[in-house]
Amino acid sequence: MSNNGTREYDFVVVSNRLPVDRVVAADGTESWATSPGGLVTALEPVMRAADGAWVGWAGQPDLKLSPFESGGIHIVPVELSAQDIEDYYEGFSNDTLWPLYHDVIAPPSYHRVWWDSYVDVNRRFAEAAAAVASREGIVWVQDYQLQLVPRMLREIRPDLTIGFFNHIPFPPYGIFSQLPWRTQVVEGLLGADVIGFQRQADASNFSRAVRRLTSHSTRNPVIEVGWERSPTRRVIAKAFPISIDSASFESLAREPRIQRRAREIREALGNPKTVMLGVDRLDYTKGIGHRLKAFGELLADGELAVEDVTLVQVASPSRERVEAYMNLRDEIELTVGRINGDFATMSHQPISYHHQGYPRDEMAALYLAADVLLVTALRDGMNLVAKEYVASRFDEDGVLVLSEFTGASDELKRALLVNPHDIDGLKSTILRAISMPREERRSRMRALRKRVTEHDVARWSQAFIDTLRQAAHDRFERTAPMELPDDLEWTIDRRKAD
Ligand SMILES: O=P(O)(O)OC[C@H]1O[C@H](O[C@H]2O[C@H](CO)[C@@H](O)[C@H](O)[C@H]2O)[C@H](O)[C@@H](O)[C@@H]1O
Ligand SMILES: O=c1ccn([C@@H]2O[C@H](COP(=O)(O)OP(=O)(O)O)[C@@H](O)[C@H]2O)c(=O)[nH]1
Repeated sequence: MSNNGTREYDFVVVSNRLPVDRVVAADGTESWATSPGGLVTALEPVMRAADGAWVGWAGQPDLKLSPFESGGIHIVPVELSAQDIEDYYEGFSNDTLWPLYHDVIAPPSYHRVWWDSYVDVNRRFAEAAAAVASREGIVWVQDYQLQLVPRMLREIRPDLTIGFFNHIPFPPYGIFSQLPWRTQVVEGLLGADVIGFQRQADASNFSRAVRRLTSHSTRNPVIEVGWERSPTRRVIAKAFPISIDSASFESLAREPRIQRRAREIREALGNPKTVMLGVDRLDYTKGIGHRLKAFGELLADGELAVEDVTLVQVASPSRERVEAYMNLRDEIELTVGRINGDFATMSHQPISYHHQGYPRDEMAALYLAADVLLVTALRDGMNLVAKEYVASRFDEDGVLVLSEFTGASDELKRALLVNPHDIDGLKSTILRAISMPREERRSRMRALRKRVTEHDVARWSQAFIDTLRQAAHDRFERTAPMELPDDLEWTIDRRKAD
């Protein structure tokens, strides 16, 4: 308990989105439902076990909410106005950082008002976390929307141990250096004791940015940070590839009702010989267009027949007010319409397209129903869908076609790895997946399952938290106990942007 009577927590997670969505029923009653998405899926079991607090935004504008409990997690909402959402979330997070960090697949936009909003909102998240974290507690900040929070939080609460995990790639310096506020972002992240990345390549890209932009010394994975007002600190920057709750996906898939549903799905599709599946947020990073192009050409070439193969494409709605996402939706739906128009028969449709988000049960049934999962992302931090498919296939069947540009491809080496830009290569890999003999499918799936079962999300979070605790131990050993300052201010360095 703090002096003003609010409860304090030894373990606090901070992320842009809360792990719950507000649902308003027809009669006006409100409830909270667990929201879909990689980050939520990954952290929910960890939070339940730790009895921690989760600081984040409730996903809608101008919602004034008091902290509440949901599913065993203490929820601390941060309010965002419609303007904050436009500038900080849709603007700087999803129209500047997202494309910049994903190989500039779409052109990033740089606007100083978006940056100002990003600084302002990051400060509010840092203050909210500072208010609920207990003395010398742990705060774990998530993702690219909140890269300034570690340093802001350290300035308010130097007693805390702070972790940061970047769920998306960290770009090579040649790309990152475009960002007018690159130094502030790097210094913001360096407020953490441990900075986790999906892949070793991301950690190396970050260390290089530190070398190019600051005078801190780097000796992988350690960075020695010296700021004017804090003693020299050690920051660890390394890879912690995220995973899923593998056992729970497997046990879901083993339920007879899920297997029944998988059979129903195949029947509803007209029982084709092969069902292929794609599951993605409707995002330009996911390579949905490349996948459709390869599939359309295989139908046109006569290498696949519509009666034999159906592609089920789930494209769940995402960031629908950002222009690049609106354009992508038009483009994808035009392509799907064309392919279906060109190749459908009265009884068969080549693509079963769903612009919807499905619950976990339906996802597990889809995974079981699919002979082939197509993951053709042009760049993806990890791609949990690939791991969920593998975890669900307790029957040791199914073929995973996996883009080399996903974090998952560093671990899932016995998938059929593809370069989605190479349409001919993608086409031949799809054909190989469809005709793969049962024994090869079994041997590959067995190896993939070993990896996903042994390296699950509990192991991921444990590895990160252990490193964080070790960092805290080392820090307190190296320095005298710290006094909490009362006048520290985060200053915005606008000079480089102007
Ligand atoms: O919150 P949204 O804007 O609707 O976006 C959903 C989430 O997308 C991103 O997911 C990333 O994290 C996954 C788990 O680590 C990873 O597998 C995937 O490759 C990443 O793209 C984003 O990073 C989250 O913050 C969003 O909530
Ligand atoms: O209709 C859907 C589509 C996706 N997902 C979940 O959303 C997550 C997507 O994570 P991934 O890492 O593949 O990509 P992200 O969307 O986070 O970039 C996975 O857990 C999926 O099971 C879901 O629950 N329903």
